[in-house]
Amino acid sequence: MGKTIAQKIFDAHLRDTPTPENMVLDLDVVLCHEITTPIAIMDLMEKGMDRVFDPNKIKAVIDHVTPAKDSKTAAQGKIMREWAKRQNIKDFFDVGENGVCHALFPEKGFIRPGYTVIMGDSHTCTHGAFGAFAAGVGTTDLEVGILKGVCTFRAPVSMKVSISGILQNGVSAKDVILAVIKKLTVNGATDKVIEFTGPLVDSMNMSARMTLCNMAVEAGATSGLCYPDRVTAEYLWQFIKDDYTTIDAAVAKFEKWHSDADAEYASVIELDVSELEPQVTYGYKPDHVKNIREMEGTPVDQIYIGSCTNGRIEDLRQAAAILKGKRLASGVRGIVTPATPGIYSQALEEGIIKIFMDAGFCVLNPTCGACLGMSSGVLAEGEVCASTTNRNFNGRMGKGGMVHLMSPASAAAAAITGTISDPRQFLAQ
Ligand SMILES: CC(C)[C@H](C(=O)O)[C@@H](O)C(=O)O
Ligand code: SF4
Repeated sequence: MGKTIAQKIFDAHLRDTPTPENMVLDLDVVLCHEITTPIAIMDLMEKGMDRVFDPNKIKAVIDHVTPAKDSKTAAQGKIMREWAKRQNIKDFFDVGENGVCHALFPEKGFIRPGYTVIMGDSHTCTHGAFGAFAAGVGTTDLEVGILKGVCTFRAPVSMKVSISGILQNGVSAKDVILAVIKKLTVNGATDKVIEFTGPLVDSMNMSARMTLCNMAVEAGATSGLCYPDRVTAEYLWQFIKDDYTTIDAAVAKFEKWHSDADAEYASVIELDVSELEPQVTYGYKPDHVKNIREMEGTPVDQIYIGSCTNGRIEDLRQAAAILKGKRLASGVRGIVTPATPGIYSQALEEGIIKIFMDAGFCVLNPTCGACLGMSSGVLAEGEVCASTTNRNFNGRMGKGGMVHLMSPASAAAAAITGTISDPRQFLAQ
């Protein structure tokens, strides 16, 4: 029997004698942010174990609320800052250099095919786009990871989502993953690893693959994965060129991290997206998904473009292509948050920031901010937001607020009309 990519990564990182319920894996990187890590740091300090397994394998950022908005978030940042200094963690990103963890860490080249990655954050699955096994964990696992560089998982059970077809203009990876979650439901992949495969995924850039993997957890999955290939090698090339002589050599090595043809899956789902229309969520769960046409005309108060799902340069370009030369509908607020400083400067260089500003958008520094309703764009009771983020839970962006998840193109269309709108009307087909 062949093996899945997840099984291969587990095999390569296994410690001790495993049982299916108890697979102790060596970790390649432990990622940290200021919401969950300070709790682990304080606890380790209390136990007299204020150590890290390897400062070079810990990457840390202050990203959720930055710059700090109040004394509590300032204290969280301070704990991170002092810890990074004390533990000699060189890859620590503070105000001015910081951005949304799941966009920043890949951009810095920290995630490689075949890696094991944990973080105290549910969207850690994003990094699976590189062919890594990346999972969000709780405080106890994070502590053990920081201290010992290991994490215990159950033997991976994979499901395959094979996607084919060519996307219509105005339809993107976000629409695809919303359609997948609709099909799977929010529990459909519970405790499973989703492999995103098929010709459409092969043709996607890394940004789109990250959008897919980012929302794997919204179907309950432990992780989402894509096979590492030429696209992956080209994205990582500046970081890996000393390890491989040519891109071809890197691509050949990465094949080690592809599932075998006879690997076993809990289920296989085939999806042809040629006819897929722009998607939108309508309720408080990420599987409450409809064609955007069914929701057209629903008024919105705020547009939010950003987050680890859709705050990358490709996302901003898609929104800007629709916003160019247009203005926000009267009474509608627009907020755009490039996910990292690198994306922000690229967007400046390409004139994208100007397009947003001319349209009337407020451009914010890279941060999670409004995505989780902690700062920078919290909704008031009864307000509605067209958002490129990944969660529409009740109160997510502010108590009593309603969040409609959609693609950057759809969010841009809503910005212009002030209502949920099909972005294809603004694009040449
Ligand atoms: C704050 C953090 C623990 C949380 C998560 O785990 O996902 C956040 O990033 C979110 O998206 O709600
Ligand atoms: S952008 Fe949103 S979903 Fe992503 S890590 Fe930040 S709060 Fe979580």
